[in-house]
Amino acid sequence: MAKVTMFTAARTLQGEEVRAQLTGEMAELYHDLDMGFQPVNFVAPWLPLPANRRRDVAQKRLRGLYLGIIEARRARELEKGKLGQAGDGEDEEPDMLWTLMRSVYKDGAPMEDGDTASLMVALLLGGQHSSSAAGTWMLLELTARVELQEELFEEQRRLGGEEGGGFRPLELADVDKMPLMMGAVKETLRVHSSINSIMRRVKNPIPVPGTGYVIPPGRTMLASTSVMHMSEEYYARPEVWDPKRWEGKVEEDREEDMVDYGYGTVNKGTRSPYLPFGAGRHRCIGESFAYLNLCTIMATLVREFRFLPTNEKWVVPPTDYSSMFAMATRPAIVKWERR
Ligand code: HEM
Repeated sequence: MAKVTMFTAARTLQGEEVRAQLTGEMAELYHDLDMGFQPVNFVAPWLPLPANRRRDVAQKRLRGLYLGIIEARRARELEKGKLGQAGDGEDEEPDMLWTLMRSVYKDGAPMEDGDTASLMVALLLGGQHSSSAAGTWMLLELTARVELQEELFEEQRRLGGEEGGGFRPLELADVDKMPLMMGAVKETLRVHSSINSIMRRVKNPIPVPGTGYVIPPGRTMLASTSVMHMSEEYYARPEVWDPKRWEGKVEEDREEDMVDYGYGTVNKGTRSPYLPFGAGRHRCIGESFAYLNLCTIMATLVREFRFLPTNEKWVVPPTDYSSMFAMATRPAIVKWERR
């Protein structure tokens, strides 16, 4: 799953050139980066722990990959006599890397290649780890419910089934036409929020209502979205993974909740008890892409395969909380057969 989500995010968000250079080994390097998100690292990220050493090696390798691509692009532009010209790279497929390569800092100085490469690593990490964890959890929950896989398969047949048994390729608009699949993605993000702790540094004193306490500036506050996701106040039988609880539920955007932080109008999301993508100023920028990516990947898998427990004692594995991303404990193994 890590490979699938990384390759799709790389191709769609970062372009063909980046995708061509990513191998399965790179997915393992991203896993090493994930494992560097230990809670202790928010206090002392420099600790000489084995996980931190692996994290730093992975960061260097991935950064090197992007630096290599930047260098190759510069060489191509030099050959065309366009390096540093206003239109450099404009005859190539536009992507995030070209955009960053042409960006300038606030003082007008060109962005440094090392910073560009590090940002590209971070962006792919942002798009990859949480989707990979969510896809894995969904596959595991579906393995425990083979009959639901058949319902999802039927939904796909109604949506794009062709005579003779095949399917037409998925299109962008199809995502809105697979409510059960969307419910399964939403439910997975509720029960298995990959980012379940959100932290903020206090900038101004915060009085705690109804008490004499004031939280002073400089402290770090942590909110766990999973507490709300597992609350009976908001969800009936919250511990049960049930995609059908989302049937017919549409969350309307209220005007007073809409805000523009400088990249288009978004819902602050602070009123909702459903917060897998966070809320407020730092709410996830990749939410729509994540739904699109996960629905497409899972629809493709359901169309082609059936997932089965490996033996009678098989259960959905417990959560591995050793990093800040709540992933399934490895090895999480399922059996598959082609339809
Ligand atoms: C299932 C998939 C995903 C989940 C569950 C998820 C979750 C989150 C959460 C909870 C936050 C807020 C963190 C905070 O408030 O401190 C966040 C922020 C962010 N996410 Fe995602 N995300 C997902 C996919 C993506 C994708 C696909 C991208 C890239 C296209 C992305 C890019 C980002 C970025 C750049 C931020 C930081 C925003 C900021 O600090 O202003 N995420 N994500």
